[in-house]
Amino acid sequence: MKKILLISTGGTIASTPTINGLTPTVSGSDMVQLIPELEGLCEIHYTELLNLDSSNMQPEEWASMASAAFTALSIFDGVVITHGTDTMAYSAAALSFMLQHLHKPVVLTGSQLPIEDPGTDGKKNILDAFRVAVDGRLCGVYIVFDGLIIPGYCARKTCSRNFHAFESINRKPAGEIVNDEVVLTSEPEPPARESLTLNANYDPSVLLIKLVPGTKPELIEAAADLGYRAVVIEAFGLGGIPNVRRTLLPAIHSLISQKIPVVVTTQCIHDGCDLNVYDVGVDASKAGVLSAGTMTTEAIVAKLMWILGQTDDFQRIISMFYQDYIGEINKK
Ligand SMILES: NC(=O)C[C@H](N)C(=O)O
Repeated sequence: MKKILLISTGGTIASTPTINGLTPTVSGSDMVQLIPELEGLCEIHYTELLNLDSSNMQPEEWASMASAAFTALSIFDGVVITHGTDTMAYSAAALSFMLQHLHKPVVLTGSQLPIEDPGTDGKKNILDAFRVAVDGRLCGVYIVFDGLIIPGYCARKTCSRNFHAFESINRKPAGEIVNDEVVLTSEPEPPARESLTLNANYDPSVLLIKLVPGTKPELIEAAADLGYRAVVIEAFGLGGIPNVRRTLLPAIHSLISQKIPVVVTTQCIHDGCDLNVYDVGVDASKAGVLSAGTMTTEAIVAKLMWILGQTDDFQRIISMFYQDYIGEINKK
């Protein structure tokens, strides 16, 4: 029988009502006790790593999760991580960069209602996550939620209450759970030839700015004074950056000349950005911005924090940003 480690980190799934609102309190083993269908599926072991609302998850916690999963994978056949939904897409992206060449599944899940709530989605999500971990055909980091299996580098939380909380952005989901069976979208990639690596270094000095019509250029310039080492701009449509009146281009140019990379992505959920279509994109390209293509904001931020943890060489940061590590750039 396969051995799977459940790493619990908190989130709504583990929460109970308090006078201060929902707070994570329930342990991994107590959650599993509530799911009799897990009996006989695999041998379950437990690590209570954290008990946080995921709004409190920061890059330090990504590194703790990565190192706990890395240690576990030399012993266990897979890892299930229960996690709050609010920042799960960031954690999944970060773990995808920190843990490379996975030969086994690392599956994140959570819920919109606490596991002890009679209408909870948590029991089904945990059961489905274990099904994917036991199945073992998918090697890598995945989010399993409401029957969808989403690669960790392209997930986004798109609903704050609906059970169908996550979407696979610009990529097909890796599969689904249909009638209790794991059904994959396509033939899984063969496991990597290299051995699993843990590289949990990071630098959180990445600023994300969402443009509104009329954004002041001074906001962009302030990034350097505040010590940010990279800036991500969620621009309009295909990646349009204003180039008249409150033009942002001189401020962007100034950051780049200080060796602070500026990455442009889109505020649209689907289809990514393309800076070659409109002059508001072409001018941004000429100012030296990097284009995020079809990567999600969550993946861009996690990737940049991870890259900044490896190097401070500007050219190397750029080449690492455009390198495809796990399928985040080239559709796999
Ligand atoms: N559904 C959830 O898990 C939301 C919760 N606030 C969290 O992210 O921890």
